[in-house]
Amino acid sequence: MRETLTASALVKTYGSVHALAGVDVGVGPGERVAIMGPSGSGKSTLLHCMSGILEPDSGTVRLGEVEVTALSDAARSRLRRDRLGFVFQDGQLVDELTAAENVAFPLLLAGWSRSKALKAGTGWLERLGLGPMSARKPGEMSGGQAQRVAIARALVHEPAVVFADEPTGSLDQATGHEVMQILTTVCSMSGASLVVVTHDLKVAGWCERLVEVRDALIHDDRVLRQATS
Ligand SMILES: Nc1ncnc2c1ncn2[C@@H]1O[C@H](COP(=O)(O)OP(=O)(O)OP(=O)(O)O)[C@@H](O)[C@H]1O
Repeated sequence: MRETLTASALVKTYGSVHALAGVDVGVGPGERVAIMGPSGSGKSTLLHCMSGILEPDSGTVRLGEVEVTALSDAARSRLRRDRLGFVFQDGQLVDELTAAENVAFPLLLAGWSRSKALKAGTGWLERLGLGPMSARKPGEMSGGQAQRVAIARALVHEPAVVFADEPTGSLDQATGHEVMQILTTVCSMSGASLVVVTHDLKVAGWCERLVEVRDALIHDDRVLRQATS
């Protein structure tokens, strides 16, 4: 479902370190936004606050009608599970589970029966050209294949927003290109917004907007290209 994500006046400190010093960012329904900036500028903290992983010291995050920052820890966890998807640098798949089981995992957490969840998981793998990988475990796949499995897992429950933290960080350039192509295509197809933290301008180039963070503040927020969907 398409929703607007809005972060307003976010402040987050760690002891005496100001990780976010009053940050406003909006992500439109289905929009793709890249977050860039020097190391230590606050990008991951921003992504974690926007996705409800971290609670800001002050400020608000809203997803559609829901004020995420006003929810209890349990309700925020449920919102992350049901409405958001995550792709991390190293995939973070469960080593003991097959590719199909990894993709089915969010559906099992949401209460789906095992057979229905596995069928949906396998369907997603087939859509991403990974049908033959369904029964393999993460250790038996290449980095690019594992990242495609992670993308399927992030999208399987049709989230409103997908958050990706350095999704191509451990991949070579060609594989990273392929992974970004797949990630942006499946987000467009499902109507999910995408928020990508990256150090790589090529990765940012897959997005419609580039938000630059410096010293815990938004330094620049500009349109890279018109939305394609
Ligand atoms: N758990 C923590 N405890 C203490 N300080 C932290 C913690 N997490 C982040 N910081 C500090 O907050 C600031 C912002 O960190 P953050 O990880 O958000 O930056 P970043 O832009 O994502 O960096 P990088 O590109 O290196 O991943 C940094 O000064 C960092 O050292």
